[in-house]
Amino acid sequence: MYVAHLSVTDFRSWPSVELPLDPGVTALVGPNGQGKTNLVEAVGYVATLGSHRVPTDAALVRHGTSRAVVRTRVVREIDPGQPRASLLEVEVTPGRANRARINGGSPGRAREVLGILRSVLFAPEDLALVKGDPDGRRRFLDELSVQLTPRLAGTVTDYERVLRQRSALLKSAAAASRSSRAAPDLRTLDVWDAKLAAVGAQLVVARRRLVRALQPLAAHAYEQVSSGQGALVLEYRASVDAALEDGPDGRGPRDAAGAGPVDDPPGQGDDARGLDPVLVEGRLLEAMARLRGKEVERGVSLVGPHRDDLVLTLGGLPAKGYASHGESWSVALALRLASWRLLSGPGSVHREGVPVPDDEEGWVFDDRPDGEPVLVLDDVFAELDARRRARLAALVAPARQVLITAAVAEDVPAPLVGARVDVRDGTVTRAGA
Ligand SMILES: Nc1ncnc2c1ncn2[C@@H]1O[C@H](COP(=O)(O)OP(=O)(O)OP(=O)(O)O)[C@@H](O)[C@H]1O
Repeated sequence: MYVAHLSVTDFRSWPSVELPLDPGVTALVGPNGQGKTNLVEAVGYVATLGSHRVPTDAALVRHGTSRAVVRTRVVREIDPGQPRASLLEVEVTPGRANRARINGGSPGRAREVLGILRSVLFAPEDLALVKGDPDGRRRFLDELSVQLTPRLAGTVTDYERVLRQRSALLKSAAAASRSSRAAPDLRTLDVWDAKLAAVGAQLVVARRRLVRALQPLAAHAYEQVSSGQGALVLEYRASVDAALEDGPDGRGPRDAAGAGPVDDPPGQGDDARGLDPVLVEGRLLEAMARLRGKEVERGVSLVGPHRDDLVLTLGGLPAKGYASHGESWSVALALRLASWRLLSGPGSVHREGVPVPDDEEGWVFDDRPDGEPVLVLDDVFAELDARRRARLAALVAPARQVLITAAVAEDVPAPLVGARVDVRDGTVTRAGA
């Protein structure tokens, strides 16, 4: 698929702009601060309903205005030679529910656009995937899961809501016990435990399946960009496993029903228990029951997908804290390349030679053979050394559509020379136009 037209109104620094685009490579070139990233951020927003730079929408709306609109015309060739265009329009109004319109229809929930335009964006901020806190890695997994299975967007929001409510209840219980005020009725907590376990289990399983599928693609991509210095391993580390690691009697892990120690160690993303939502739900309930006293004392939810992490190791050592700056870049890049290849679908040429677990049921590849996401490389070439630049350029040159931002044209490596758009002084001009 590719974006044939981008149009924004009051998005970031842009009062209004119209940008026609072609498949293949387009470089947006212009001095710092001219709004190049703002344009590719708009493309990413329509794909994911999120920004790679800010966690909330307020900064996306042009200063002094109250509503931004992003429109994209997305072309997909579902049957060879028969392109089909979809017009997607998303209205961003901070403090209110965002709205979306598809093909000029009546406005609906923003979530309805998810899954139509797919994009994978690689930017300097991605270094935080390796060096930063677990929440960035969790967001990475959830955003990718939602692109594969758009209905998970509802699961993610439900989970956040349940967690907020449950944590508020725990907090007031903790405050009451400290001030010897009347404690809230903890029977309500049972209800929230059940909700958190049910929704949380869906998230944990979705993330584990994703990590399992990403592993071979990420390891392969890492080898390609780094010339094979140590293997990259991804492991989903669930807080529920850590919570149940020691049975109350110290005899080791117990099964979901609390029936006693089991043989296989927890934390293995691949075991049947980790991928079965019913079993994960049971384990979450058991962990919450076990941690009840601590949770009430501290006033926080100690177990669930909000406490999980994606652990990245390189040659057996955790990438966070051990990997060099260049290695960390390569790991971040490998994660994005792997995402792009995974979203491209099982039949994609970009996946050739890399076996992915045969477990993609329920993931949406309905737009094959043209499901390849738009690849966005925001300001990355200036950050990479010459060798990594050349490797990355060779890997992405055959992509259906690549949007690149760069301060100077010389930063864009030769294999990626394509269309060029100059961005400066509030205007966009196609070079040669
Ligand atoms: N909500 C907003 N309202 C108005 N202006 C904004 C808003 N958000 C960002 N800007 C402005 O947009 C500009 C930054 O745009 P952007 O990040 O796209 O630049 P860029 O061309 O990619 O630059 P660089 O090459 O330095 O990465 C800044 O001048 C900033 O003040």
